[in-house]
Amino acid sequence: MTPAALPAITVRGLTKRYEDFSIGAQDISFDIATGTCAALVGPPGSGKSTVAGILLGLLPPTAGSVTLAGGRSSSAVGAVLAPRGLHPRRTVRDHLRVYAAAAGCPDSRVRAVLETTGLTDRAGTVPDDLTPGEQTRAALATALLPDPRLLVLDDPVAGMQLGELSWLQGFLRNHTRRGGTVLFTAPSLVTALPIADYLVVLSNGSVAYQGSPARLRRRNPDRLVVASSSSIAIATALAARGFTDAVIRPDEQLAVADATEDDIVAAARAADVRLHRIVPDRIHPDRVLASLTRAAAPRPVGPGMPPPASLPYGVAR
Ligand SMILES: Nc1ncnc2c1ncn2[C@@H]1O[C@H](COP(=O)(O)OP(=O)(O)OP(=O)(O)O)[C@@H](O)[C@H]1O
Repeated sequence: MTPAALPAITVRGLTKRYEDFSIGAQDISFDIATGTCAALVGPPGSGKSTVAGILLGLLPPTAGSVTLAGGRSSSAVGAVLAPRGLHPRRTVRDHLRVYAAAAGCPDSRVRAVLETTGLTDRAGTVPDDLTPGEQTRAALATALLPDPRLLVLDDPVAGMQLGELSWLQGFLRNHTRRGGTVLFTAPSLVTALPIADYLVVLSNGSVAYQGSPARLRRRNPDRLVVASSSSIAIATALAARGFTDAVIRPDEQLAVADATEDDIVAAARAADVRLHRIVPDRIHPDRVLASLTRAAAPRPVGPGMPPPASLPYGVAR
């Protein structure tokens, strides 16, 4: 494999047990291809910060390995952590100058990253007078000083206004277009989906899903919910027409993916079934995340207790 074809991040069998026996990560494996904007998504306590901390070399893993194709130097990896680590009494510009000097970057980089992050007008401001979104941008500006190719960002969306979000999206897209790679954490799919082109969903320290947002969407499609005199008869008639993704819900209504309303009406007519109503059921991303994470196995709580053998939702490739 050529260096460019190597994954920017390779994680294998990563496990982290804290001293109090909490499990931060449980046999996590994934690859993030170079040029990808990947999201590590999961509810609070699912292990995002643990994985990010190990990735950055801030935490030792109990088992497993992390390989960063470009190494871990600050010129190779730029990190934005929570809290953002801004000096309370320094202006943004002075903060950046201190870090630029430490990293051996010329003063021109300070001006460049202020401009990139849209903070030129706020350069004379101290952190307390910045909005949370501006604080994140200031932390990102710090990480960008040595122009690293890999960015690891802990919840960059938190506290950002709508305009800042579209800026962030554009910035990250541009970074990956230039051959850079991004791994960011997010507590919800709603915030991750507009930005990420690869997802690793964590649940209780294990991978509940990994793959493209499109494949996750295909696995959780919007449906039309059909109330009729016979769900089974319509399902059979739809299947005969090639629409096989229909499920009978607990309330006996039929939930159909792919088929249009016209297809359902035609199937009902052919099956001689009376239709009562057809209502769209759009799947909200938070519902998808809840379904991926709600059945997570309980954690071991004491010394010597074995970790759970497997979770109900395996890694889907
Ligand atoms: N220093 C620590 N000592 C003991 N347990 C910890 C420590 N850090 C994290 N944990 C535990 O590890 C698990 C994963 O936590 P982690 O902070 O990695 O999750 P997270 O998804 O980043 O959560 P959040 O979104 O709230 O930051 C949790 O059960 C947490 O209580």
